[in-house]
Amino acid sequence: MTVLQRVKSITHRICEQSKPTRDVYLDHLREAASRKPKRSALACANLAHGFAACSPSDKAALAGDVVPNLGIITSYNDMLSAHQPFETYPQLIKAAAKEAGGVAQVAGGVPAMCDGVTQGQPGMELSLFSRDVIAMATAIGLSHDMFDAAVYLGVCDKIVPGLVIGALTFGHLPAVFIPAGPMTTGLPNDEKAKTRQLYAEGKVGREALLESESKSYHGPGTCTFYGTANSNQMLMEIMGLHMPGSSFINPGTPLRDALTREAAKRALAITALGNEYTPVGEMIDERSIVNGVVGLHATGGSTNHTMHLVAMAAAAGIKLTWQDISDLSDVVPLLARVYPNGLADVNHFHAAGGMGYIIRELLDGGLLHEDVKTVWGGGDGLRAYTIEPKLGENGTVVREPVAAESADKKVLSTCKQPFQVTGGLKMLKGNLGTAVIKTSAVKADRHIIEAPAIVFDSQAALQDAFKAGKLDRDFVAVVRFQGPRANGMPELHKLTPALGVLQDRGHMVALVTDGRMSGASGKVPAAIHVTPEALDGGIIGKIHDGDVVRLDAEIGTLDVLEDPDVLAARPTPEVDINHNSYGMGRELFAAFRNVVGKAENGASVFG
Ligand SMILES: O=C(O)C(=O)C[C@H](O)[C@H](O)COP(=O)(O)O
Ligand code: SF4
Repeated sequence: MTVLQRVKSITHRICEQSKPTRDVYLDHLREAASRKPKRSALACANLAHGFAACSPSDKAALAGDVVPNLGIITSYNDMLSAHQPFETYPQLIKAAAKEAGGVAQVAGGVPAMCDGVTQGQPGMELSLFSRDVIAMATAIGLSHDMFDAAVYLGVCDKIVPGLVIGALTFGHLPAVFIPAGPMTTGLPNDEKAKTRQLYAEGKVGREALLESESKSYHGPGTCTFYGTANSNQMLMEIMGLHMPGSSFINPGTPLRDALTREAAKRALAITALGNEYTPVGEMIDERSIVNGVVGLHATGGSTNHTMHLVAMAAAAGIKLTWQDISDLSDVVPLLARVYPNGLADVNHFHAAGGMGYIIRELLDGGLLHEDVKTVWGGGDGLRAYTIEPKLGENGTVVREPVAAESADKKVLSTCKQPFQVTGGLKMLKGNLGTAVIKTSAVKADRHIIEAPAIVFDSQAALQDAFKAGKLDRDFVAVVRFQGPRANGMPELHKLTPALGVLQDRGHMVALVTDGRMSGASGKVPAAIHVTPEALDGGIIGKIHDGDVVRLDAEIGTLDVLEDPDVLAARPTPEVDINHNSYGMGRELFAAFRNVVGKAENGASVFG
């Protein structure tokens, strides 16, 4: 079977397993698409409220049934360097809409949490739940039913997935995603990581650490490592939700603004009022989802997307499983080396050929569905994205075919000579249940770890043990009661410096947890998202200090090598997790912790 046949076979399987839910979803979408313009279903009083604060010309336009109205869902705030540039986007979008003969209104804002600010802090326990809050907030904005299309302003970790879930819930509306772009390159990410390890060893002080961090994170735009935020940009591009070439253009540049204006105009061109109606819920189908998974593997994207993609697909009635993701990993090569999978950052990635190169290489390698619908339209499907965007005259965007060769073969490779013959993510199975590991960032001699367990009920306990010098040995750190129901499944990325120091000292170390890691986590082998979680009675909760745990990322297994009957007979320990239920707003998320689904089903609160 060729790789294309394999990809098509997996896609067919996804279509089959999705059919019942996808058919219902599409029926609901077509029912919702009944009126055009959408506001014509509103009564006069509703409509008057909807345009009361508009300019006289916009009021006149919206009073009629001809002019399309564009809803803006924005996640602007000053907390995320990646979202700060969105402050000025609504004005840019409204002006572009006017030029295109339409109207644009901010339909609503959504919250956006910075995982960098909350990493290792109590706030991180709200992070995963914030994805579904963002989807709900998106629905609140669009529920005014004033809009014929929407543009979604978002970049970071949980925000884009939440916006996609919201957009697909309003699948009858065309959707264009508008990014803000990466910050310019500062202190290289590997130098930042080295200073963190020196700090963890007490070899440098807080002043040196803060100076290093501030040189790395130094301005507006997305952090430059290839974590979840930049994986989001890759997904929006390869799933056809961005204008071609949008992902990695720096903020505050004329080309960035040109792409934003162009996105607003394109959204207005694909409403039901025109002749290119492109409802996002029909545009995003099983092939688009598979294209997203292929892109994730080929670029070594974030482990968080093993949950977010499952949740996003479900919002369109599509059932994506970890088995599908794992099977695609077996046929998709790793084509990019961007930190933590290498030394380059996303600016280097873009300069080497970026998304246009990746999409072209994967299309030519028979690994992507080419004949998919995109917001760009036209008959070229995804081939239209094998371009490089440039600034044209009068603030327009021109697109040139992407260069034939990678401009930096240490950053972007080919399907014929990939960095790794399989994808960056691997599913693990065994008597601990199922888990995920990011192999693209782990050296080959660390893909198999078998060592005694040391069990922790919090990341702080592990950090304390490290500081007390108790961890200088080969061991598997088992950090449990970090699952969605226990405490919202935080990222445990703060453990990376300590575990990295131990690994650099030559110890064979690994992490096993029912929690998450950051997409920026890297070199230490980590089996994460272990399902079932400890609070659900999972075996991870029954591991004792000294039990031998074996993680094998080569064959995809995760086991505790103890007598199964002994393990099964062990009671789930009584661990006091009450401290997770209050403080920093956690009081407000008890309902989420009670209803949230399993990690392998996307850890969603929507059932
Ligand atoms: O990619 C993801 O999933 C992330 O969550 C990345 C977070 O934003 C990191 O926490 C920020 O990186 P650090 O500065 O190393 O903490
Ligand atoms: S990439 Fe992560 S750390 Fe950077 S702004 Fe986004 S959420 Fe914050």
